[in-house]
Amino acid sequence: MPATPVTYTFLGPEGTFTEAALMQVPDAGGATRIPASNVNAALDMVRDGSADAAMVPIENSVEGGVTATLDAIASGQELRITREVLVPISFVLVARPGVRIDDIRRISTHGHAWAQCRLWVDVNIPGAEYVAGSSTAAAALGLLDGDAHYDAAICAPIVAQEQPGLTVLAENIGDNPGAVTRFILVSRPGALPERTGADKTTVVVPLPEDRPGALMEILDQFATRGVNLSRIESRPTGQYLGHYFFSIDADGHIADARVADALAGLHRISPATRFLGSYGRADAQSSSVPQHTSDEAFRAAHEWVEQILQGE
Ligand SMILES: O=C(O)C(=O)Cc1ccccc1
Repeated sequence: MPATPVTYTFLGPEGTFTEAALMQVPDAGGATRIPASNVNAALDMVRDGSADAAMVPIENSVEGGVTATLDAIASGQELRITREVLVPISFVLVARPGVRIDDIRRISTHGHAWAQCRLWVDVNIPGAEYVAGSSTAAAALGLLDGDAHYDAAICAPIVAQEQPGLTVLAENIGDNPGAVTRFILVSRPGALPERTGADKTTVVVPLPEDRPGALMEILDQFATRGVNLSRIESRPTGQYLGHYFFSIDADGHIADARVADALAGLHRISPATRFLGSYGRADAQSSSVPQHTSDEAFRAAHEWVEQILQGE
């Protein structure tokens, strides 16, 4: 039976780094791809069924978490991360033909791109003002509108290559040449990706209130089971001042006994804990598992308790 065609959405328009991430998904090239104007719109298309999966940015090696994504997947109808993709990032400065660097007063781009080019801008275009853009490509294409209220944009090299109306004024303007952004592919809940042996699990844990040591207890669930964390960020829930959740990436798959046991512990401490997915690591690097937290050690321990309960 032929596989059902998949419709993807992504933070658009065409030419974003997010589109480059989507194109790393094996079947995306031949699939229907619908650009969304922001992360929330992309995730809502998955929630309402108009797309099967959304590619969105989640974390950058220079600027940290993409808060719009962390917040949007932490609440609302549940979603699952099924894949992660890493994209090396390089930025160019573009403007309409005839504009020189000395003419530039206002620059638009995505907030994460601005944060990664700030030092270059300070040195080369001192005093330039930032105009927030919904994505790098949206900022660049906006220059082609007659009424753009900025003079230049920071975007991926591919946007300028494909738009004769834009010229590149400077290349490789990122402050950190090794910058990498991590993107996630998000679907509605369904069968989990198979365990690969080099996996990651993402959870959202609301911090229980008025409970001294709650964060320590949460971290302890991972530590005592030998589960390494690769990202932990606190975000305000937005409900009222001082109410936070933690967004956490842990090494391993929920099918690994130590991860399942840690997640069960989180659920006891914070029952509104949300499982966001177990999926293969983009770098395929497996982490070492201490013998006493291996699946076999958990199996033997449960069997031992069971035998005692059976009166053996
Ligand atoms: O705006 C884009 O092109 C995106 O895909 C978001 C983004 C912005 C800056 C760095 C990485 C991803």
